[in-house]
Amino acid sequence: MRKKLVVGTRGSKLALWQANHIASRLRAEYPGMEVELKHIVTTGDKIRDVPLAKIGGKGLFTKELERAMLAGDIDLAVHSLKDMPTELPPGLVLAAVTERENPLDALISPRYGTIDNLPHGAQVGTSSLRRRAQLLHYRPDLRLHDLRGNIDTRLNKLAAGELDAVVLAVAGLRRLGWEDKITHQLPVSICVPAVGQGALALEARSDDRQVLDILTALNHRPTYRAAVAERAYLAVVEGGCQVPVGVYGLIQNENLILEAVILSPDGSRVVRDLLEGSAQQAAALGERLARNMLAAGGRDILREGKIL
Ligand SMILES: NCc1[nH]cc(CCC(=O)O)c1CC(=O)O
Repeated sequence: MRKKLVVGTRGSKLALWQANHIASRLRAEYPGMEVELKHIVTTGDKIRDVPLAKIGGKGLFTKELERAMLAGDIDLAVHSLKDMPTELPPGLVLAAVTERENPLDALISPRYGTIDNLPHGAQVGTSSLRRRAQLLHYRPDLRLHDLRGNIDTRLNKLAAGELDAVVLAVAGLRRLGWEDKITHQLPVSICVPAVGQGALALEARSDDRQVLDILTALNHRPTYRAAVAERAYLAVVEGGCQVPVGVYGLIQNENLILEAVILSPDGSRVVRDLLEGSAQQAAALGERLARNMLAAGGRDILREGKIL
């Protein structure tokens, strides 16, 4: 057993909450082991004023952590699973996925409450193309605004009255203690979550047997399998977290229900589909659903959005 583990994390409040959560779970599982956090600044943290979709590139929030891991400065990295690219650099693996909490997106609108209650032309803030496209598909009259910065900054813009509503992940709000601000949890029928939303990913070196063994204690098998299906889907569709694609896998015993949506950025065109099968074939199911949807118009939609 290792005497000490160094956990790499970004310095944002959410990232620190997540890394501390993992560190305390590791300390509880392995009482004799010292667990230390190390903060690492990523490109995504440095560039704060540009819409994420414009910066482009995958792994904005993970690259520097991965470099530190390969250099041996840290033993594992904690990420929001949804921020993790589907392709990892050689030498690194997705060692474990924690139990997913609420995967949904949340509307926060102190004045209007629900999405149906927002007035015509209401001003809504969100950072993701996926949310923007789905909100516009459901309510084409809404005015969407790009909203960057950490969760507190985004909530402040709402409080300042610049916006009528913001949309954020339930999971992140919960972790930071803002759950009571949520006025409407958007069902999957309105807003399909991002790949991996609500789960934490533990990344480690593929040749570090000891660390991989240690991390299996934190792995939640159903969530891991759902993640495999969702990530296989996204790998075929070739999107990072910044394409208008939502995919959500629900595991019940040995059964997997995988649901996904591909939209044009303005939400006017949409392909939506669902597959059910054995959880043991999670990756194959994800790939099949992706190929079906690309053939059913998804490819044209993505090409038109100049994303393929
Ligand atoms: N892209 C930022 C990000 N990465 C993970 C979360 C929240 C936790 C999660 O979705 O698992 C958030 C904030 C948000 O989307 O509201």
